[in-house]
Amino acid sequence: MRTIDDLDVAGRRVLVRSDLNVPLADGKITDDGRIRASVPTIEALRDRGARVVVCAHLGRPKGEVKPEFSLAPVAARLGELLGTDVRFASDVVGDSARAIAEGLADGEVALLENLRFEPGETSKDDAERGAFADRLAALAELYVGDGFGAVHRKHASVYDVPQRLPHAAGGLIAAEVDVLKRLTEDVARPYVVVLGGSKVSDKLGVIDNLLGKADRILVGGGMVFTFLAAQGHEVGKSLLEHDQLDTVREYLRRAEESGVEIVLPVDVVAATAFAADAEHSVVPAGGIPADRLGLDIGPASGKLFAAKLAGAGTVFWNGPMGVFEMEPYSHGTRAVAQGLIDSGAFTVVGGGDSAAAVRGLGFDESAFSHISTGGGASLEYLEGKTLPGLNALED
Ligand SMILES: Nc1ncnc2c1ncn2[C@@H]1O[C@H](COP(=O)(O)OP(=O)(O)O)[C@@H](O)[C@H]1O
Ligand SMILES: O=C(OP(=O)(O)O)[C@H](O)COP(=O)(O)O
Repeated sequence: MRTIDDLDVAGRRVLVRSDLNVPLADGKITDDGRIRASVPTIEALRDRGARVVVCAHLGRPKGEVKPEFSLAPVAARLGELLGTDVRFASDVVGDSARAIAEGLADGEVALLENLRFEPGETSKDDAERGAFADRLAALAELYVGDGFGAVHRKHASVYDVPQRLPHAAGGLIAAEVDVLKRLTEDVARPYVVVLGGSKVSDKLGVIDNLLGKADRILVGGGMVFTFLAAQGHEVGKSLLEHDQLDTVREYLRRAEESGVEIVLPVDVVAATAFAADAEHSVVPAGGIPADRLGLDIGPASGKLFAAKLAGAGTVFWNGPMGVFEMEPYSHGTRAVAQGLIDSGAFTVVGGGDSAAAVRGLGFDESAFSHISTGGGASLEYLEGKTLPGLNALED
């Protein structure tokens, strides 16, 4: 992959695809880790006289303009971190974006509005995506891919634009790939993978591949209820992927056959509603009341997971164990974070929310070997899949 050192950027407009998908609460950024991680590449380009047009997504607005998904607060924070004004375009490829991109002076920075306000960005139709990519590419002369957290998405800004402009990988992508490569080459064993979070349909599939790689898989977060249901347990109103039940039964069968240990929680914090002040209690994992939903792994599970992490050689963790954003459901995530630290293993934490959880719960980032900005992206990289956003940069 070419790096930005291979591009002659001075005086030229460079479109940088960053991952600025940060958590927000009441319009305020609650963790700016991904913005911070994007700064060095933008700064390096500015230093070399580039006119930097940053593009990124926030959440999943599904091709519609939804003000609550605006990148405006991110533009302000990026400006603070860069110590310069970031010009914010009120559209993605419209009049505002064009005028701002064309008006940039050397070393200046602009941020486009949320790419996912445009249906072409995420379209599965090559022609629709391509037409949007043409308009995005027209804003710049060069392209730098730096949004590691989104490289597993075959989206216009990730996959199609680099096919239209001279391109290079930014420093963040290079650094992430460097560390993750280590987990595909010589993994110190036992290799333990911890999975949780809420993007269950996206991430259940990685278990298929992990069964051939990991020694032990700990399952928590929203992912766990499809496992419990597959074992015949009541999961109440918890997150559940009905159409994946057979697949999960198959995973459990194959795990047993191949000697891979799948560890499920033994207790769960079950609440009457998805709210911090909802009535909640610890119940056995096999007995979630029908009118409740599981929002965290329970204390016994926290201890169990920590014990299963002890003595590991390598740990990869993606997805919080519970709704850590609400204090009553944060304890499982805390226990697992501490378990990683105490394990003495080579530890990688991946994912926007997982990284935010680690920082938000007060852990020192340096206690982990690597904190990756990508959850799904890291998982798919570790599976050995071809990632569209990396593939496009290699050409
Ligand atoms: N039991 C659960 N039910 C609903 N949501 C959950 C549960 N456990 C964790 N979550 C949510 O999962 C989200 C993070 O999931 P995900 O995006 O997959 O992780 P990451 O960003 O680290 O890859 C968090 O916002 C958290 O509140
Ligand atoms: O938050 C992200 O991924 P992650 O939650 O797997 O870390 C990326 O910004 C990708 O977002 P997406 O999963 O909506 O495509």
